[in-house]
Amino acid sequence: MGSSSSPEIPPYKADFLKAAIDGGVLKFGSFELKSKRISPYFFNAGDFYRADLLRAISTAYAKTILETESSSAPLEFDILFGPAYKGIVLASGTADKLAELAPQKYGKICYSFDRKEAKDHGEGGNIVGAPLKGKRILIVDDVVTAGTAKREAIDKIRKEGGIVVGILVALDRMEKLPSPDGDDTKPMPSAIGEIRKEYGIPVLSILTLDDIIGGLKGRGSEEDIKRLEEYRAKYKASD
Ligand SMILES: O=P(O)(O)OC[C@H]1O[C@H](OP(=O)(O)OP(=O)(O)O)[C@H](O)[C@@H]1O
Ligand SMILES: O=C(O)c1cc(=O)[nH]c(=O)[nH]1
Repeated sequence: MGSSSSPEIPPYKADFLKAAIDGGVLKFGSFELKSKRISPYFFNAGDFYRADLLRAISTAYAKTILETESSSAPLEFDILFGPAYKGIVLASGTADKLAELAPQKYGKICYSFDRKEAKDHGEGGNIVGAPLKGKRILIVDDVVTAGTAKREAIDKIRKEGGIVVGILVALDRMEKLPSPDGDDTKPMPSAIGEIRKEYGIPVLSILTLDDIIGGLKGRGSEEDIKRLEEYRAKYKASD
């Protein structure tokens, strides 16, 4: 891929896409998903373990948030919340990057995260970081697959008195939920769309599958692009 801009996606998204591909976080081939579908691409946020890659993803989350400021629906929040485990480093990295990019507004932005198992000694509880009570919370995580982890995070935050105002993920695969009868030819909504409807909150992403395909055009392998387009045609959500 070229160093930055793409005609289809803004430069910060193209930079993030390039970092994800070069760093081996976004891979092309044949991968089995949680849903058992065989996908021609896979995004593993657990592979953002190098400082330059962490910086790339934190910058992209931060810029996605900052971009909403000039939109009709700016994100306004007090705390970035990262669901354990992978969300922890993503939310804390994003807080650090926001403070660097927009110090006046975000110089003292807070973050917090949950423990997977409640701690029964010391300070106890299952939330670490900024107290959530009465605060507006933006959840930062890697991907939505079924939406289960996001629903659990929303429940935990609400139990602590926090107000979830949105979810930000790195990738929206734009794919439909599996049909209950297993017939994948039927139109079905996406997990992201269902969360938007159920909780009435925005769910934003740095990249979508459309962005990946657009960003690869003229740069990636023709064969990969064709397989991604076929996968999109087969599994695209109805919403
Ligand atoms: O259920 P969904 O909302 O669609 O999300 C799927 C989540 O599952 C995975 O995390 P997991 O809960 O397994 O925790 P981990 O970060 O410890 O891997 C993955 O990283 C997603 O965040
Ligand atoms: O659906 C999944 O299981 C899945 C897809 C993907 O791209 N990345 C991920 O971590 N999980």
